[in-house]
Amino acid sequence: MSKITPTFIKEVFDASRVIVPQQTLEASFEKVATEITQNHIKDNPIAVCVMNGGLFITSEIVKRLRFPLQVDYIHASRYGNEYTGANMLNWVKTPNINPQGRTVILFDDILDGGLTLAEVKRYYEDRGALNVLTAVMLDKKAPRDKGGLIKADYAGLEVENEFLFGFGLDYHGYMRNVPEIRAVDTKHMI
Ligand SMILES: O=P(O)(O)OC[C@H]1O[C@H](OP(=O)(O)OP(=O)(O)O)[C@H](O)[C@@H]1O
Ligand code: HPA
Repeated sequence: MSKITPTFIKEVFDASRVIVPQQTLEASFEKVATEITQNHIKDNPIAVCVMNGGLFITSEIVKRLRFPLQVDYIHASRYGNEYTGANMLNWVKTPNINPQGRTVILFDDILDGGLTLAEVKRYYEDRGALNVLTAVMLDKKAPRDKGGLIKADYAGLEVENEFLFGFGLDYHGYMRNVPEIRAVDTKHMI
């Protein structure tokens, strides 16, 4: 039977520690939204949520952008329930809005090895987007994978190289709904 039960998840939560409290996250959303507004207020951009992790950060930033834009989503995943990402992205859902000639802003929870955003960015460039920008809630101080995006255009906060959950980031599919960023205790890296 799977060890990943609600009781076990509660144990993992109790042994974890807060890395970024809610208030700090909120301030970082304001900062990123202000920067995006300054740079893209006239661009009629498409704001693209990279599901699943990008769900919360997209909503937090987009509701702070008070200018015309469209929202779309894609679903691409490379980690599944593992701690290191596969070399290939698993595309679950491609976009709805045609990006030809458009400014596209990709929103994701974290830049880690960097392959996810590098590949999604290339996907949009190959389909004729005018300009593709990336925005992340967290920039992890982790070695980038070969071919990975080195730096996001907009990043809320820098974090150490630990396995994190909360605010969209999952531990075995759980705890995306935790309203702050926490680090998993190493004894639970199973
Ligand atoms: O920079 P990278 O090393 O590519 O890692 C970052 C990606 O990993 C996570 O997604 P994941 O593949 O776990 O799918 P999920 O969004 O459904 O959790 C996260 O949401 C980012 O999209
Ligand atoms: N936590 C959860 N999912 C992730 C992480 C992380 O630290 N890095 C890339 N995907």
